[in-house]
Amino acid sequence: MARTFFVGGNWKMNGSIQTSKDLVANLNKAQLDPNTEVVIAPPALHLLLVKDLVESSQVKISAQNAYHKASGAFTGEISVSQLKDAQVPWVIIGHSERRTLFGEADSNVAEKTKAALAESLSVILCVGETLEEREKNETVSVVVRQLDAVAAEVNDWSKIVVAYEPVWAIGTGKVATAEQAQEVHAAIRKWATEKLGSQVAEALRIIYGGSVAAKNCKELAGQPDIDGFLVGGASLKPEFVDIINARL
Ligand SMILES: O=C(COP(=O)(O)O)NO
Repeated sequence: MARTFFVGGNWKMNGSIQTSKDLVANLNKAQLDPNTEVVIAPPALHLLLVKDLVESSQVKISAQNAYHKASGAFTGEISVSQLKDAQVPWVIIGHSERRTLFGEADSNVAEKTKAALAESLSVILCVGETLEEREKNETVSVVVRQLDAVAAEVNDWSKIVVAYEPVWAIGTGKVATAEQAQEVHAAIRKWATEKLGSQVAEALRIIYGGSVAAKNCKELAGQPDIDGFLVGGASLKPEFVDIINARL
């Protein structure tokens, strides 16, 4: 079964009301590969504005994070229930910046993923190793540990896209080579086959993130277990369209 190519744009904490409008305007007038599933994740403050401005049903929106409880005294947080109420269909969970800068542990990521799925949201689940862990040859064990934590709480993976994002490649311009990325994606596919079963593993989209750009996306997209991308910096530039069209 062919897996639908998936490209996410993680805008992170960037932009203004005007630049968000400009980015959507660029996407609205672009010729996008109809075989690519596109999800863009603006800052929370701009989510509903962007949602209203997106013209193509091919382009969906995502939150960059969410809290697992439905409501309560959690100042500053946005709940998975509020995302569902606002008809925001996707949420990124476990991004390395949430893990390293905001102290999200594997257990928090699992709890959030379970809660998001319970609200019928789709989840971009981020995993990936630090440079130190890679240099100690711990990459696969780290990624498996992160995935196992979610698998302990979640049975249905049909609405999860796994994003492998080596921390050392995020925002650095040091993109993983196609061979490096494929090696870890294949290990994730193997984990899924053993843990979730071959049918689920075959259907699971495993996307790569970490300095993806127009100049490197085609080689990466040609790898058998790379099903797309989660793009940071380049999603704020016109070249994001080239990445969406990487398989053309
Ligand atoms: O964090 C990333 C990748 O960021 P860059 O493309 O800027 O490396 N995606 O969620």
